[in-house]
Amino acid sequence: MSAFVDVDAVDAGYGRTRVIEGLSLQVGEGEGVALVGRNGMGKTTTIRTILGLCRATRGTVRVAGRDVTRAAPHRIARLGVGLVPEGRRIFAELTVRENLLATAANYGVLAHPWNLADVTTLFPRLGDRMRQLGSRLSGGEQQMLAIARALLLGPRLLVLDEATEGLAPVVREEIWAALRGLRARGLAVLVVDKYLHALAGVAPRAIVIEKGRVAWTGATLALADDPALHDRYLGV
Ligand SMILES: Nc1ncnc2c1ncn2[C@@H]1O[C@H](COP(=O)(O)OP(=O)(O)OP(=O)(O)O)[C@@H](O)[C@H]1O
Repeated sequence: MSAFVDVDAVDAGYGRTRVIEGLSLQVGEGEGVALVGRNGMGKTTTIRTILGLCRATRGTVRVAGRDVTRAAPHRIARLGVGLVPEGRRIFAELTVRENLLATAANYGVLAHPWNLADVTTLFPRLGDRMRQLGSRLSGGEQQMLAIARALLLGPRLLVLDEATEGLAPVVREEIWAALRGLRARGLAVLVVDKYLHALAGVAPRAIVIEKGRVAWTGATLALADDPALHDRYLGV
């Protein structure tokens, strides 16, 4: 499997604070990878560095075979990386439909780009709420909208920071089912979340980040099912 994302020995942080240090990871074409670790260990910073929202001060970031270490975020997005950010960042004053159309493109140059009908098939609730304002949506609907918006950019890799944070169990399951469907269609997924069993269905390989470094990588299910491993890397 060739790497769609290749992070090689990267340092990055905020101002003089180095948050990730000598971090290396890969996400293959079509692969599902879970990024896990305790709070504040550097998961969001890792994602921000891949997307060019945080600058690597050392090492190299490659996306789709290109060196993007110093590339602007919009250039990286155009290589086919779609972000579903923490907090969702829905435009509150726009309708669902406007939210979806405001940013639509086909950056990943997919043979069959996503359209409005496709995303409403994936999330029928969005289809029912096309004329509602973003501010009127529930948390789960906002997350569906954020995923749909990212899909309309035609990504080859979907990156989700806190995929199901704060959502009711039934809504979480809808999100996981949709993500499993996306994987089955060949989309690569890099996902941060804490529900390991659900994650395993979308992201069979897990990468544990500890103090800005990769502390462990292996099967997500192994991490979920082995109490010692779980306590070592994720226990509080
Ligand atoms: N904008 C910022 N400026 C300065 N420090 C920051 C900033 N954002 C995050 N940090 C610090 O960087 C460290 C790693 O944060 P990061 O958000 O990457 O961790 P995380 O693993 O995603 O954690 P969480 O699960 O809590 O979101 C933390 O110590 C945090 O306080």
